[in-house]
Amino acid sequence: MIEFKNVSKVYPNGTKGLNNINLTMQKGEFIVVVGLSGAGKSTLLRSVNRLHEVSGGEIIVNGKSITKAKGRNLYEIRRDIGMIFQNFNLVKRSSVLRNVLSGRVGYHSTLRMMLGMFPQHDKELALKALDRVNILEKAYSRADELSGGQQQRVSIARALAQEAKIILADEPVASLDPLTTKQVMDDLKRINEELGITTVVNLHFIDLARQYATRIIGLRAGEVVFDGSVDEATDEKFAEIYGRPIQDEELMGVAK
Ligand SMILES: Nc1ncnc2c1ncn2[C@@H]1O[C@H](COP(=O)(O)OP(=O)(O)OP(=O)(O)O)[C@@H](O)[C@H]1O
Repeated sequence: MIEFKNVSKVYPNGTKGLNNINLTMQKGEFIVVVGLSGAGKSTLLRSVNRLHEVSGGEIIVNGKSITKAKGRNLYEIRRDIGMIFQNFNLVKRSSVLRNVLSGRVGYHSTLRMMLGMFPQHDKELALKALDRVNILEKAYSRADELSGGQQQRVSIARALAQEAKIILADEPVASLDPLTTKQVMDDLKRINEELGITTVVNLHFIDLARQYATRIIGLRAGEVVFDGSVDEATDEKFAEIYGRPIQDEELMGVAK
């Protein structure tokens, strides 16, 4: 469970990223966060694992305040949170397996990791994770030999190998074509359903949000302006979130 309590974020230049956010995200939800560019979606997502420090309020992850956590406590809370980025964040010259194994670094000593000494158990977890996203046969390929969609699946496998309880995905399909987008979103959804991993995804395509979410949160100017089910997220509601009617480029048109 993730709780935002009166969370605000002001950037050093004075820009308000988030303004008094109060939200509770339950275990197992598949939440899609929508809003115009600059609405605060990335700031919201990245504040959960403290990639961004909030300026006010508190974020509680599985009962522990990540806002107040230090040292080992912070490390342990972060270990439960997997991050998926638009640009995949892989070590391109390393093998796929090596990239997935990097999800295990939080469980071992720095020295052991520098020497690349991953226990057999970790390798089994990593291979299982690759199998779950259907790219087991790529385990020994170099990451940069894979297509964009396959690279994103490697990053999902890395979060699985990390045994993350929460996955935060910041525009995970923004660099992908429609077919690959569907495959990656299907992977995220399947993992969410099969493993009960709480999943929060920032998306800017409205139809994708409706197709995959169990709950949609709409942001505008750093504030929550919509929080409801897919059924409630009508075109009119989206127009309210965006402050204007929906435009064609906000629909991806992915086939079901
Ligand atoms: N490092 C930063 N310094 C100053 N202002 C920032 C910084 N990062 C984001 N902002 C501002 O904070 C607000 C929210 O940005 P954020 O990136 O969270 O929006 P977003 O909804 O994710 O947008 P996009 O869809 O374009 O990524 C915007 O006004 C943005 O310009």
